[in-house]
Amino acid sequence: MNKTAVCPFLECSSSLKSNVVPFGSYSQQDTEFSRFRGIQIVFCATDAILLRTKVLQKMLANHPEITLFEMGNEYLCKALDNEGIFIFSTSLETFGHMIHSEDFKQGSTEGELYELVKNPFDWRQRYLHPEFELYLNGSKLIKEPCPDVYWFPLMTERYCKSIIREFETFGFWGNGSEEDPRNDGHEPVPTVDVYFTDMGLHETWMQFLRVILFEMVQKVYRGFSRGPPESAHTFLVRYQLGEQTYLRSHEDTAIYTINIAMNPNSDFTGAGLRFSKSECFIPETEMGWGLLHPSRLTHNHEAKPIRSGKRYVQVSFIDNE
Ligand SMILES: O=C(O)CCC(=O)C(=O)O
Ligand SMILES: [Fe+2]
Repeated sequence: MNKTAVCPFLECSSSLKSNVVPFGSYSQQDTEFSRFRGIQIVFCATDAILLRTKVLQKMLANHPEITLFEMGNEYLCKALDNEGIFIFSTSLETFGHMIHSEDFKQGSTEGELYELVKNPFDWRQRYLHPEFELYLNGSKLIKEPCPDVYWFPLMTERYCKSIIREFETFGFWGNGSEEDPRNDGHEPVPTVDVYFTDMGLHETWMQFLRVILFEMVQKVYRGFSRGPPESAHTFLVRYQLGEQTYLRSHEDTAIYTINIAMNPNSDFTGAGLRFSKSECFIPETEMGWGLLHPSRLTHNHEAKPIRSGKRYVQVSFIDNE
């Protein structure tokens, strides 16, 4: 493109916003324009404009009252307009997309974990297992290691590592005793854990359960008439020697449970999940894979002791009220 001012066309994954203001529009929201593919002259562009140096130099010379650093998008667009210079926006190639960066969690190396509601596209790319969709659409067969217990890839390794890092940095683990002051009856047998509510991740994970996991719930428990989850208690459990090594037999206070293995089997020995009624034992699972099982009445279970290392699982008791 031999033009004086060019910019990429960037859409926002979760709204109709883009980085350009088309002619005849006063905002960055224009559905018609969003569907446009090609090169278009735009009224204004934000964040990424490529200008010929001589034009920029001329503009700065004409407006000595302002430095390049102070020059906002609106100012720049108006100045270009005054000079009779058009801004050409192209969507002929994919240049990426815009994100909502307001309220991004500060002070954490894992801030992206909190972004599912605001930047769902990026969140899914980073954290949802790439094969989940294949199991959901039937291209791959969902495993059923015990009756009504379903097993499938759910989260990426990146998710598991980020959660562990974030929770270990937080560092306030429940002591796993009956006297745990945080436990208001949500956990029938307390574990050494950190609650998602205490990390500010409850709403993010509720969104995950409602929008992503619920599709799988509807698929494997066909005819389940209840809608998306209304409540859930979610927590990260840690097993290690000298702390908690196993979980005695219990039923979860929930209609159903998702239990995600968060670290590789090579990190520990022992463990395994046993469902009492069906006398069915799952000796090992896989990092990022989820075990989805009914809770109340039928699926009493226990976690066998680890003999070495550390084991982490992320558990949600779904519709636990
Ligand atoms: O360790 C496990 O895999 C089971 C955890 C569990 O059953 C629970 O937290 O309720
Ligand atoms: Fe449980």
